[in-house]
Amino acid sequence: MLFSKRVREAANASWEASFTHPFVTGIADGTLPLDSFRFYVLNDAYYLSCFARIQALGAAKADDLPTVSRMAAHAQSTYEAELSLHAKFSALLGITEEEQRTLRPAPTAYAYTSHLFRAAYTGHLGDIIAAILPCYWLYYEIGERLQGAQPDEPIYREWIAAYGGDGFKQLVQEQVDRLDEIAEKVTEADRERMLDHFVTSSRYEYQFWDMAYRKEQWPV
Ligand SMILES: Cc1ncc(C[n+]2csc(CCO)c2C)c(N)n1
Repeated sequence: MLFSKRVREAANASWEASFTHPFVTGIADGTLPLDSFRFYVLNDAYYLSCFARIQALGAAKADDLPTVSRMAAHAQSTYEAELSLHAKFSALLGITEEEQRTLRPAPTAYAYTSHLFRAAYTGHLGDIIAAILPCYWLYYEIGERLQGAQPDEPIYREWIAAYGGDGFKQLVQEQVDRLDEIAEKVTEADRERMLDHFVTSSRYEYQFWDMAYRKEQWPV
């Protein structure tokens, strides 16, 4: 069985829980309160600024120059595609640069990015791809499921449009293929650790929706 299929199956419960989370279904039917979405945008901008650094660490840990270049291009595309989407949302939601700059990330945003940094700093490129792949792949599957949904809220329509396109599909497939190539070459112990990273990131993806939906705060 392809390694990508194995990890996808191992994480399936978290993925199914994401598909039916009220944050996700609320984007599709327009019932998600805008203040939850605003909370998501603020914490997601923090997440993405970490994510681009982790992709760049992947570039630094790659074995060959073409992969260095591709991972660096992925970091660049996070900056361009994701953050420009956020710039649009921030303007529509009245999020100021000052508010974004002084944001203290919510516990789940902090924990998820810390998990990614841990995988990236302690592991090799395979660990990094395994840890970051749910971010790409889950959003792609959600984008596909939400195609055709017509929420009244234009911001939610924009969000749906961003993740369903063919350009995004190619980026996801490239990372899936990279995961499978690396998994063929490494040891079973490496594969077990990579699987664990994928499952943990999938769990955090679910928690991220829940964090935003509930506007999670530090208890003290
Ligand atoms: C919590 C969270 N998880 C995944 C994404 C989506 N995402 C982040 S980076 C990237 C790949 C390059 O664009 C994708 C698809 C998000 N925005 N927030």
